[in-house]
Amino acid sequence: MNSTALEIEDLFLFLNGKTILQDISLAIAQGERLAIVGPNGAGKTTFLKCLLRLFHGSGSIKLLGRKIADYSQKELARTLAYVPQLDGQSIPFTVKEFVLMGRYPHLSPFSILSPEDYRIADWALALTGTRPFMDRLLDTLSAGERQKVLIAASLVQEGSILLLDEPMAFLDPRHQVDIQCLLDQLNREHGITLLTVTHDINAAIAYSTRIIALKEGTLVFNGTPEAFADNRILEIIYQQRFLFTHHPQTGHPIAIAQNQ
Ligand SMILES: Nc1ncnc2c1ncn2[C@@H]1O[C@H](COP(=O)(O)OP(=O)(O)OP(=O)(O)O)[C@@H](O)[C@H]1O
Repeated sequence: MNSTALEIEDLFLFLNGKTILQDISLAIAQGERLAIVGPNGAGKTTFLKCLLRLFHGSGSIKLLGRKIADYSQKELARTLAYVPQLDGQSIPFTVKEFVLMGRYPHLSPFSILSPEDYRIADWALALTGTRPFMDRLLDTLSAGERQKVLIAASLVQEGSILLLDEPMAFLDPRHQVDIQCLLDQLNREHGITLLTVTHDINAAIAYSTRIIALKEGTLVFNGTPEAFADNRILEIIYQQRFLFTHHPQTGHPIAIAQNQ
């Protein structure tokens, strides 16, 4: 399996008279694990939102060979699932209710949830370790617990492509490893394509098959994690030099920001 999941050509986006994304062309194969990095305000979240049709730029975006404009909203949600950044917004539902809502792209109008919908929700709750608190209100959960529920809700959409916006931001080290293992499993065993926005460049290096970097809305790097772990690249992206060592278990490069 190596056909194209997403093909983006000449993507430009202007908002309120400002250029947010410019001249982005990129193809992402099915099964890839793509990390999207770059400084604050570079356009990473906005890029994901263009793929989700929440913003409409110029240029062309094709999903599994078809223009995203030609997808119905439900078809799009059955293919692309999104785990947004945590924003502290109140969500007045229990975990189980919220995860079941993720099944909406599979329901027809006025249809009720089927045993299959409950089975899939239960699978996602178990996989993300959120089953023990499935009857709690989301508003009562810690940020890390809530993050895992957002991932569970995206999984029940059963999309083949998962977009994640800083999924580790509020997780302690143990839960970061748990979620990385879960994403690894989804990618290896279920062939799910992963696009992850992250500020953790070492996680990007360790867990991705490819990294892209945005800076001021422009694609400034598109290559392997090994090529990315280089001060000639990192200085362009972050205006910051790094020292390098290697992970003692995996041998992956580790970048440590150098004191100025
Ligand atoms: N609706 C909007 N109207 C105007 N400008 C916007 C809008 N949404 C985002 N922007 C601007 O677009 C730019 C890119 O924002 P975006 O959130 O995509 O950056 P990011 O790379 O995800 O940043 P961060 O790492 O800080 O989360 C920012 O300058 C932001 O202020």
